[in-house]
Amino acid sequence: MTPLITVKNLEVKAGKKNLLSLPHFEIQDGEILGIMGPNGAGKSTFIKALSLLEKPAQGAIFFKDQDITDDLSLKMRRKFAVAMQQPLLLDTTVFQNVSIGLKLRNLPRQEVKQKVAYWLEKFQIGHLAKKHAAHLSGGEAQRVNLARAMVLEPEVLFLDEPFSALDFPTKVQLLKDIKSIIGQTKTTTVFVSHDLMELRYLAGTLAILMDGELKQTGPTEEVLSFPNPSASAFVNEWKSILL
Ligand SMILES: Nc1ncnc2c1ncn2[C@@H]1O[C@H](COP(=O)(O)OP(=O)(O)OP(=O)(O)O)[C@@H](O)[C@H]1O
Repeated sequence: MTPLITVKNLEVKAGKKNLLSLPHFEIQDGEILGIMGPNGAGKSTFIKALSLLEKPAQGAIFFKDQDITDDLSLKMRRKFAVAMQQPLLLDTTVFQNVSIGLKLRNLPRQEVKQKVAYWLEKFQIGHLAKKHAAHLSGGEAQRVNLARAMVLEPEVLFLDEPFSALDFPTKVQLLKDIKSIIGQTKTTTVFVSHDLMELRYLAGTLAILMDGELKQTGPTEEVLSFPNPSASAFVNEWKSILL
């Protein structure tokens, strides 16, 4: 089957510095891919490049069979939704924050209302619809952020450390909810995290990114049990604390 995303000879640079090098990489439809690596490894760059937010210096990104590397069309960008660690919410209500993307797509008012109500309930924040974003807790704000991404029904959901700023109980509850939601929608997801606990819980596939290169990719438990020589020091450090 054709992968949902194929990356070929991709290089992202800042000046002469190589931030990311991906000779060949595939993401399958419905896959939940975790990306783990040390600070500065290129994880955010990976998300920005694959979601077309950052233009590569060279190489190509395919969506199914279509080369989308230079596709700046809204049609293509709208296949992807990105949620970052810090939810950059608009200075308005929760409802408005979650509805804005649909309004920009010119959906009929009634449909916007229905979809937003559905996703607020899914993320258990229906009761916060009229609350101002500035008055939300960190966990509530991240739920709004995720509802705002999922309401767009993306083909690929990119999550850049969405849980890292949350306290443990809040994180655990949100992890359970997002796992159940992604399980239902079967949304292909790329999930960057520093936290092996989160990655083991969510990601079926784990990629270890270091120095802008993927050192190992495979089923999560396999990568953790049998890290290859270039990934083992990093993986084993984590395992020594957690497993
Ligand atoms: N625009 C830029 N210009 C120069 N260097 C950059 C630029 N953007 C990122 N970098 C550098 O590229 C490297 C990768 O950055 P990136 O943010 O992708 O790493 P990361 O793995 O997400 O890090 P962290 O875990 O700390 O968030 C870092 O060394 C960073 O300083």
